[in-house]
Amino acid sequence: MSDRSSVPAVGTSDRDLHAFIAGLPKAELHVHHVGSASPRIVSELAARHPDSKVPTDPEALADYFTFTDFAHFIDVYLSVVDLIRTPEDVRLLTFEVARDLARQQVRYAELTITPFSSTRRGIDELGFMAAIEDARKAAEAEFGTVLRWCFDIPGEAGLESAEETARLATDDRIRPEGLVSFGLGGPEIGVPRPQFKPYFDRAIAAGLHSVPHAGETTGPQTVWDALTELRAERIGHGTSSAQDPALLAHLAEHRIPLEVCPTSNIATRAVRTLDEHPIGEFVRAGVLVTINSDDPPMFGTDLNNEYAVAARLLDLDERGLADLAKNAVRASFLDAPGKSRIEAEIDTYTAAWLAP
Ligand SMILES: O=C(O)c1cccc(C(=O)CC[C@H]2O[C@@H](n3cnc4c(=O)[nH]cnc43)[C@H](O)[C@@H]2O)c1
Ligand SMILES: [Zn+2]
Repeated sequence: MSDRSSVPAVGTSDRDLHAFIAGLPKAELHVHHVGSASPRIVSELAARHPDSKVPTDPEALADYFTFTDFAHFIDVYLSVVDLIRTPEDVRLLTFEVARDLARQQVRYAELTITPFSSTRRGIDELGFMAAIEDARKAAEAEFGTVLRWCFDIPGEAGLESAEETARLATDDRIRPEGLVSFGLGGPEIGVPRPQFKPYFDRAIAAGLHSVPHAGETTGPQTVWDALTELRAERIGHGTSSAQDPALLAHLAEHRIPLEVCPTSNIATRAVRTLDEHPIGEFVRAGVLVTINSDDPPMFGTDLNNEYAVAARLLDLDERGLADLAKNAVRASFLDAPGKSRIEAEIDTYTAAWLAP
């Protein structure tokens, strides 16, 4: 825990709350593999592959990572995907992402990976799986951070990408040990969810959890489709659910968590300003909210900052933040002993912080 001797003893200053968040044990449920590449990793990969349009200078990256809309974000995202060309690139990226998570006291993370984007660019599928698994085990041994995978379909790439992702996720000779869930990402406009039902059915039959993105850039019907057609157990973003009181009631009643990523929604211009973010409406409707970072360096954020944003939008103190962290643990696909261990750690940390 950091030294708090110079801050007021009564009430909670912003600085105090940030220090509390920095040490709070956390779970991250919605964070993309390539979208987590730090400026240092992106520039290292860009220097390795000088034919790319991605800047090698970390400072120029901040401009490059300023998006006009969601489509522009996806263009830039794919230019970074283009930098990952070998299993060694995949291993480096994965291990460094784990290091960044561990620095933020993330004990458990479900990382969304898009294997189709790598295999279609020529990375050998078994080499890819070996690289992520090797990084996962090394990260757990070195940092104590447990990683699990969500394989997502890049929906706009069509049913070919759905078929390939389902194959990689369900073939026992290929699927990695750390895989726990199956997702759907990319643009939503013009990419209806119901067409992916057969692929989700296969993934669910193979024991994977269903966690599609929905309602990030389209209306509440997309969230309903994710629930009814794709049997979603959690919803990625779900932002537009706020437009449909019946949907909010359904999410609350069935305990379907939303993976909320506030800064992402501003960066991709899905929501105009943070003050207009519907997270408060979700909480007031009784929906289980988790806080996540999505593509942190691309959006100039990290998970700690997202908790600070949530504290401001929801007017939370330390206990409220600890509850938010526990929501993520409970909504995760970690086993019961693992959940209990992190929840107990959150309680111990919070009690020690608040002790007189
Ligand atoms: O890999 C390709 O060749 C390809 C071709 C056509 C379309 C796509 C995609 O749409 C890839 C989307 C990519 O974006 C990832 N991502 C990261 N953050 C978000 C988000 O907030 N919402 C939706 N998708 C996101 C997603 O995981 C895919 O990897 C690819
Ligand atoms: Zn996402």
